[in-house]
Amino acid sequence: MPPTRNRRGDRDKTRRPGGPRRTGRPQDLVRRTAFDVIRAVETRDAYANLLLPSRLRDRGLTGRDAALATELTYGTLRGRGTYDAVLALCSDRELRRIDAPLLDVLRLGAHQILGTRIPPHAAVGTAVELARSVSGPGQAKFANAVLRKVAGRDLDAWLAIVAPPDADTTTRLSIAHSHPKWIVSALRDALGPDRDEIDALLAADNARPLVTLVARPGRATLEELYEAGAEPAPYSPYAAVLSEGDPAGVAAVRDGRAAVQDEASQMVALALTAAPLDGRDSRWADLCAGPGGKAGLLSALATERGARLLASDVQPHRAGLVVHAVDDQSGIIAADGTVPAWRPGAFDRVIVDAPCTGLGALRRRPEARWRRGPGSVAELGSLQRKLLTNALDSVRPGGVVAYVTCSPHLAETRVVVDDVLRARQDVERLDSPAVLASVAPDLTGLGEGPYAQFWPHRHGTDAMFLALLRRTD
Ligand SMILES: C[S@@+](CC[C@H](N)C(=O)[O-])C[C@H]1O[C@@H](n2cnc3c(N)ncnc32)[C@H](O)[C@@H]1O
Repeated sequence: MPPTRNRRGDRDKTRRPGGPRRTGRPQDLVRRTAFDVIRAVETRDAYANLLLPSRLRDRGLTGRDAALATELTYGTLRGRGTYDAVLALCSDRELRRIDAPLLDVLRLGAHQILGTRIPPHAAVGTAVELARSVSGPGQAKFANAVLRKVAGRDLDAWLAIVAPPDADTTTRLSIAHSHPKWIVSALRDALGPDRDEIDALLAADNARPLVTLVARPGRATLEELYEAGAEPAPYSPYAAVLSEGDPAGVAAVRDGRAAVQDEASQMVALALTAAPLDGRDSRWADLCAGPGGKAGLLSALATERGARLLASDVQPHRAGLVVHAVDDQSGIIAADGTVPAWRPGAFDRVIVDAPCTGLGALRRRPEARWRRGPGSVAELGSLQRKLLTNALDSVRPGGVVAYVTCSPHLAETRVVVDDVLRARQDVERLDSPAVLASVAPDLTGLGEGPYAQFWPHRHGTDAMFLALLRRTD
């Protein structure tokens, strides 16, 4: 089930003179902030993880208030599928006939009642107040009636009703874990023979991810990160986990010598550099580099090994962000990775971290699951094939390509690679799990090979996919 149960944190001691006026009790501003971000996600496709920090800052919310606003925003967005199923049973109006802002208030109320430790009467009371200020007194009465019914049962009791054991599996999982049905089906397919792990995977998607840092080699050390409160991470030799605190409080992160980077993202970049190579090994390229997570690590390793990284992205502003991640030895250009901007075979190692549905990073982007539909997989497929084709044309014979997605969807991963390779005889598949294990001997559970698939419920990482491919001639 989506909600992560959180401690109540409703004191507000930080009033900023320039911020919006508080309306009565301080926790109103916390809920109002969560509501405003949820509405912005809905109405103008805002990203909660980008918008929320600035809203918190503008309104002077810090400490426990900021934590509560974050939990309410993320929990409501994540849990929408479950909460809508409950609300539908508690409302005498069909959900699609409820005004969108009021429906978001009800979702926020349902999350407080069913997904937090806030006492139900307080959760109902504050949500009704919010409904009054958003939609007027008449709608507040309606919200009160609905939410009092929601508060009549706890989450487990509701789940027994809205996702009963005898419902068909996809529907039950979809409601119980608040994922659209098409994503449940796609993830089950991607798990293949391990499809009975689907419950654990969906639950992991709803858990708050730990913050993983990367100490960029030659620029920061793990010791520095440990001194700042981080702890060892299981796989990447450059990773440390920050369980508490703000990464921006870590000096090396502030200086750009370290950064926040998921451990699977580190590992796929490291795998590219660990794949055995005969001959020249001095020209590396990242065809989809923005905002620079993998490029930052590759650039530092390239410099250590006397190689040079060219980081490229089709969007100039995303290519611009890479400047903050890479060192001075690296080149940065804005270029379409489907069209060669260099001579064929120019590089020894190339990574293509293709644009994808992001189904592997649902933990970090709570709204993403509701934003895309199955059609987006097909739309991206053609771009992914072109990028991989150009990446293969861009490495010399003997050179290595890493095809990476932050999605485990088969149509974005092995199907893309298999399709592209079917059309050419000059590529061999490397054993990606074995190359990854050469970097991190404890790293298992990536599949049979030759491709490697990370999983949140197994590895505590994003569900990142890796295919390592070598040009043979
Ligand atoms: C998954 S993101 C890359 C993340 C990045 N590698 C990192 O680790 O931070 C995909 C990137 O591909 C870029 N992109 C999309 N279409 C492209 C194209 N035709 N050529 C090059 N880059 C493209 C997007 O702008 C986006 O920055």
